[in-house]
This record gives sequence, C-alpha cells and structure tokens, in this order.
Amino acid sequence: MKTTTHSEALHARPATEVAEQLGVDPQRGLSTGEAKARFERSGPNEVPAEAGPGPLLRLLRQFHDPLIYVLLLAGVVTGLFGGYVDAGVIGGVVALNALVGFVQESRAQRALDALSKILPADATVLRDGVARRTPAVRLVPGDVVELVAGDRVPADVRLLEVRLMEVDESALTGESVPVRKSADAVDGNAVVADRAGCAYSGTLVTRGWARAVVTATGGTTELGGIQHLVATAKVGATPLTRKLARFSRQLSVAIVAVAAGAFVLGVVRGTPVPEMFTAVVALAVGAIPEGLPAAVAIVLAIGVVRMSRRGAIVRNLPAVETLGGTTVICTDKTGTLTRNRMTVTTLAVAGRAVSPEEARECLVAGVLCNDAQLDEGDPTEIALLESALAAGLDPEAIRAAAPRTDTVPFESETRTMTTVHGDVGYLKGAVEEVVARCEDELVTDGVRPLDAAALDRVHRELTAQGLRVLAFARFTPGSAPVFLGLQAMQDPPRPEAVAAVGACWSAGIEVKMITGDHAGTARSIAAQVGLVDEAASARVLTGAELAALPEAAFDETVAATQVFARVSPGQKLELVRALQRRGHVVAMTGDGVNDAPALRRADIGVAMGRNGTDAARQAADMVLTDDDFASIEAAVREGRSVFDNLRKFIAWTLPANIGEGMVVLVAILLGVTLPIVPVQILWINMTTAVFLGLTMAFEPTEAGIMQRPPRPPKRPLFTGALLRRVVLVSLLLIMAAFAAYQAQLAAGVSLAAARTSAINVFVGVQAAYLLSCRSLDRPVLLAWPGRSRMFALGVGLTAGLQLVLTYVPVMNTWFHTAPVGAGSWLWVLGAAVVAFLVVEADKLVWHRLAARLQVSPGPAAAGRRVR
Ligand SMILES: Nc1ncnc2c1ncn2[C@@H]1O[C@H](COP(=O)(O)OP(=O)(O)OP(=O)(O)O)[C@@H](O)[C@H]1O
Repeated sequence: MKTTTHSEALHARPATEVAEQLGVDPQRGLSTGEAKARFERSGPNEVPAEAGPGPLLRLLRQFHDPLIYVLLLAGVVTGLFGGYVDAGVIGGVVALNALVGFVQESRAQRALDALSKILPADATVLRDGVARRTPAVRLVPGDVVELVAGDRVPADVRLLEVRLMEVDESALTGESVPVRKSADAVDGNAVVADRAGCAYSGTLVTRGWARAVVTATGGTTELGGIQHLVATAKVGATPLTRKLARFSRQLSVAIVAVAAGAFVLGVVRGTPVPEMFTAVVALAVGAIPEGLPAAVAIVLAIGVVRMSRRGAIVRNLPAVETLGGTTVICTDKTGTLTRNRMTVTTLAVAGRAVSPEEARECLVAGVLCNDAQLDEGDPTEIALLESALAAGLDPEAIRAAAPRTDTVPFESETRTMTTVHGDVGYLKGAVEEVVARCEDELVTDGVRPLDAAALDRVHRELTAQGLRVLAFARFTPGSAPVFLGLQAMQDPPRPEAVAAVGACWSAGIEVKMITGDHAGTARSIAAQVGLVDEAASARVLTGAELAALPEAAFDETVAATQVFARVSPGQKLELVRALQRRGHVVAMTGDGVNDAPALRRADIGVAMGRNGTDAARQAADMVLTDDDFASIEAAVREGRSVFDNLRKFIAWTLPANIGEGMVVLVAILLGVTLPIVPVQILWINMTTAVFLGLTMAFEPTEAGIMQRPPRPPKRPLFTGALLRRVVLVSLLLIMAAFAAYQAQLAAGVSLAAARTSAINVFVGVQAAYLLSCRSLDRPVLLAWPGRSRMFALGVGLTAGLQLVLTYVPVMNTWFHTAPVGAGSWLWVLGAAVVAFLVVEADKLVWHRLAARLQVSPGPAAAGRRVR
C-alpha cells in the first residue's frame, strides 16, 4: 500500500499538532473564505474518473468484430473482381452499422453516467464555528468534519475527538472486521490498517461518533492513490447478457459452418468463386444475430432510465432483470409505508391519557433528550419538539437552561437514547426498554411505585391505533430512573403505498413488513395500508419470538408471517435467508448501517435515498429517491416490462435473421437464382434490425402486467414456445420471398423488379410479425398494448426506406433494384396479412392448449390471496 512520508507524519503526531499544521482551529473549523481559497488550490474532493477511450477510439472499436472483418474482406474481394458498386455498398453498410452502434452505445452510457451522479454524498462540516451538511466534493484539507455511524468517511482525516468509534475499512484494507478508532497517535511505521488515529476516505463508520480534521482530499487520498473508489452505477454483464452472448457465439459458429458448406457446394456446382463468396458472406451476416447482446444492453439501460423516472435508481444492471421476478418484498414501515411525518397526538402519565399541563416533565424530557432542531433531524424527535411547543413550552429556553454534558446516542439495537445534563439525566425510547429500568413513576403529587398494569393497558390502547409510542424517564446519575410518561405519535400511511401494496398482491407478490416498532403499532399500520385484511387476523411475530423459534419450524413460520415487529437488523439477514430457502426471490429494504448484510444478501437490496445511510446505499442494488414503497412496486412493474420487451425483441429478431440467411442458403441448395442478392440481404438486415427490431425496446408496459404471477426464477429464456415461433416465422419469410419472386418472374417483369418484390415482401412480413410481437402469448388485437410512437415511427421509416430503395434511380443502381407496379405491392400486402394471421392463429391455439394444461402454481402463487 502506498504511504507517503507526509501522511506518516500525520498519524504519528498528536491530533492538535496536526490541526495546527493544517492551520485550523478544531473548535471552529475553517472560515468560509479560507475554505474557498483552499478549494481553488486543492480542487474538488473526488477521485478523477479514469478517462475512458475517446470518441474516435470508441468509433473504431465498433469495427473490432470478426463479422465485420469478414464483411470487409468480402467487400475487398468483390472489389478486386470488379464489383465496385457492390464493394462500395458493403463498405457503406459496414460504416452505417458502426455508426448506429456507436451512437447507441454512447447514449446508453450517458444515461447511466448521469444516474450515478444522483446519489448524494454529504458530510457534516464545521465552518465559522457552525456545523452544516455540505456536499463532500467541497471538502478541503483542514476542514473539520463530524462523523457518525452510517457515514462514509468523505476524505482522509486525522481524528481529533472520538466516542466509541468503529470503522469498516474493508474497502481499503480488505479486513472486514470493523476497526476501533481513537484520537491517539501511533507509531510512524504503522500500516494503514493499524493507524487508529486516522480514518480514510471511502471507509464506513459503523459505530460511534468522531470529530476529525481533513488531511487529504480527492486523488491524494489513500483510496484515490490506489484508484479503488467504489464507482456507483456501472454498465456490466448480467446473467442474461452473458447467456445471450454465449448463445449468439454458438449460433455464429453453426452459421459459419453452414455457410462454409454452402460455399463448397456452390463452387463444386460451378458458381464462380467471388460470387459464391459474397453470397455466403451475406448468408452469414444475415443469419447471425450480431446485434443481440448490444440490443439487450440497450433494453436494460432504457429500463434503468424508466425506473429512475419512477423514483428508483438501479445501481447494477442485473437488478433490472431480477426485479421482474421478485416474489416477496420485505419493507420497512416508517417512511416507506408511512410518511415519516410524526405528530404527537396523545400524552399519558401514570397509566392514563392526560392534558399537556399534567405531562410537563414528560415534554421537557422530550426536548432535552433530543438531537433535532425544529426544522432538521429525526422526524420522531422533531415531533417531540413540536409537542412541547404546542403545550406552550419554549424548547430553546429549556435547552439553554440545561446544557448537555453527555450522550448515549439512539441505536436500533438498544432502542433508547440517554442524555445527561449536569446532575440530571434523561432516558427515552421503546416502552419495554424504558420500563425495564424504572421502579417508580412520577404522579401529580410525587413519586410512587410504577403501576405496570395500568401502563401496559394504555400502551396497548395507543399502539392498537397505530401510534408510535415513546417512553420517558429521568434519573440522577448513579440511581434508578423515574418513569415520566408516554408520548404517542401518529405517522399516517402513504396513500400511494396502499395502492402499491394492492398492486403487489394482485401481481402474486407477497409484501411483508419488518419494523423496529412495537407489534401493536405494526399490526395496526399493516391493516391501514392493506397489507393484511384486518389487524386482528394479522400474523405478527416479534424479534424475540423469532429468536425463540425452533430451527425446524423457522422457514415455514417466517414464510407464513406478514408482520415482523421489534426486529433487530441482524435478524433481517436471517429472514432473507429463510425466504430464499423457500424458493423466493426477495426484495428487502433497509436504511441503517446494520442493514447492509441483509441488503447484500437479498436478491434486490433496496436502500433509502433520503433518510438512509451511505452504508445501506452502498450495499443496495436499488436506491429509492423518495423512500416510497410505491417506487418499489413501480420498479417491479418496469422490471417485468423490461423482461417482456427483451423476450419480444428476441422473438422478433431470431426468425428475421434466420429467414435472411436461409433465403440465400435455400437458393444455393436448390441451385436456383437468388431471389435476393447479397447486398440486398445486407440492406434488409441493417435497416430492419435498427428501425423495426429496436422499437421493441420502447414498447409500453402491457396492461395486466401486474395481474399475472411472477416469472418462475428458473424459467429458461428460450422456451419451447419461442423456438416453435422462430421456426414458423422463418419458414413464412422464406416462402413469401420465394413465392413473390417466382410469381413476378412468371408475370414477366425483369429480374431486378422480381427481386425488388421479394425484398419488399420480406420486409413487409417482418413488419407484420413485429406487430404480432407486441404481445407474445396472446393475440395482439385482444391484448392491445396501446399506441407506441416508436413502433409507428419505425414501421413508417422502414416503409419510406423501401420506397427509396424501389424508386430512387441511384439506389436501383447500387442495390440492383427496379421500380415495381401495383401488383407487386399487392403481394407485399397479402403476404403481410397472411403471415400476421398465421402467427396470431398459432398464438390462439397454443394459448388454449396452455390454458387446458394449467401449470401447477409456484411458491408465490400458493401464498396469494384473493382480494
Ligand atoms: N430517536 C429515538 N430516541 C429514542 N428511541 C427511539 C428513537 N427513535 C425510535 N425509537 C424507539 O425505537 C423503536 C425502533 O425504532 P427504529 O427507528 O429502529 O424503527 P422504526 O423506524 O420504528 O421502524 P422501521 O424499521 O420500519 O423504520 C421505536 O419504536 C421507538 O420506540
């Protein structure tokens, strides 16, 4: 690992000295002006992205393809034998293909690049004595920052003041056990992993708090030095793209073999070598679905962009595929199903609801044991400030009168928070936790032993209304706390979440709630959002019950439970595992540092963009910009749509390609003149692949997409139905082209005109089949997916191009075509209609058959309820 003498000096010296050397007062931070001046010098705090290849290189790379080499060779050979025009056309087609590939690649990449920048990365920075959230890119050496559990360390820092801090440095050192930090200097020779007094950019604070001074930013950090910065969204291979790439390689080899055979056969029969050579090259180029992997990447990228518009940012491409197959969604309650806008509605003291006057001590505790400001902080704590304000108290004055001397911050594990203000301390948190530590409670006329039964009764009443209940206690350090009372707050469900939960149910996707809140509250909110029919019938398990489950019954009980309450983050991982063992594809939400393992393990880890921690976002496959459950449902819908569109694209492209190749092959085998000559095959291949095939990537979501069960995880991409369709349509294409060609010749037109008819018929059938592909399994007119501008545009453009090919003289010269009459166009129309009807009839027959052979329901369908 790279160590500079400069940073060695920093970790080996006392923190105060380091601050001094960096010219900053640790209590005040830099001044805004100084920070600005330093920013000019140091530049933004980001690791300069590795410059990718320039546009020219990327364009040239489009030619780096064995197929293109063959094609270019064919062009050269054709040219050498005097076929200058054909050679030119081949060259033009190759150039066009490269250009289209270049433009598409750039667009997909740009869309994804833009997305990766949406993820916010802020840091708490002290400047002019005030702590503020500031974009981490603005940090400069000398800045004083505060770090708490959940933060990603925004730059290399020397720790000034540390409270129980632990940092996960695995991104840097590979060591996955979090490291304990302190403000102490260590030996000058210590390696990065042993420098307790420093923290490094990109590592994660897993526990505690610290104040630190920035020592290095941007490219000069340890992480920048070794170029390890975790890039966010990346274009990468997915299981599907890998499968497809393998498939198209295998197919290519087979086709090349067939072409070689055809070449030998043709030459033996006496066809001139150059002519035969261009013919088999056309066969190969026509039949090989060279655009398949690229098209799949484009479809996925479009899916990512569409999802981002619906509030879901996908961090890795395979997630788009997986999303569509999700069978269960495990979601948080607060903020995801509810608005995370809390209002205290009830105060209770001594086991009964009381007026604000009677709950004064409880309200004061809510103000003091609280990190929020009225306009900033944890919504739960803001609600406590507001309730005090509403009761006529002045939070600022209360805080000023009792300055805080110590804090034990809130953690999901302990569910409590403690503050000390000189000789009085306050405790707030989950009712069970606080009660367990109190023996006495405050009543109007003094202190009496805690009436647990009365408290329990009122607590149960409050949670049954879906209220989130916090308990408060006061203590003098060293003695047992006195119970002060309860504040119960309302957090209304999001209306859009209610609709989304319903949509998930009808899509055969189970929704489970996992919350740190009380079982009663969870049960009531579950009923309010429609996650269960009524609160009483909900199957609710608490974290403690979960822990006590016998192993044998664990998976089954988890699968049958809808609400999990008082769950610790560690248990989320167990839940994911149990559901996966039951064959589920699991989406799991999380926002805390401790949720990271569960998010990683889940098939789709979902983190919150607004209220989540960086740690959760790093571990997630998808980030919700609005923290809203409805966005998960929308993403699943898009995921299904993407998968549909992929299948549609493949179902269209394979027969089109095979048909193109087979026209040549069949003619060679039969020893007849070619109905479509090589340059024409190239024309068809290039124009239709782009203007017809790619429109499938833009198909709107089919109606009813969320009314069918999730795709079984193991269903292969190439189903029997798809293969049958490929054979059928390839045959249709070949027959139509040959029939039109022969009929036109018989009618006495020129060879060029007959071939032009064959081309137009071929393209016409491809367009008709494209229409049919808009719904793969059901007759398209019955399952009409709605208007698609892209589809109309694609078909329109293709028609226009065919007219140009047919009637523009220069095209006639280049492509050996000739103007045709009305009779020829009737052939096009007829063939298109017949092909369309045949495919639709085929769907109808198989649809009926499939309905009769009803497949047995999968795990998700079994758990589905009728609503
Ligand atoms: N700031 C806080 N101070 C003290 N106790 C708190 C605080 N916030 C929450 N609690 C207590 O801890 C419990 C668990 O809260 P936590 O934030 O872990 O889960 P949650 O937000 O209710 O649920 P979810 O996991 O659905 O977001 C709450 O029910 C409450 O009793």
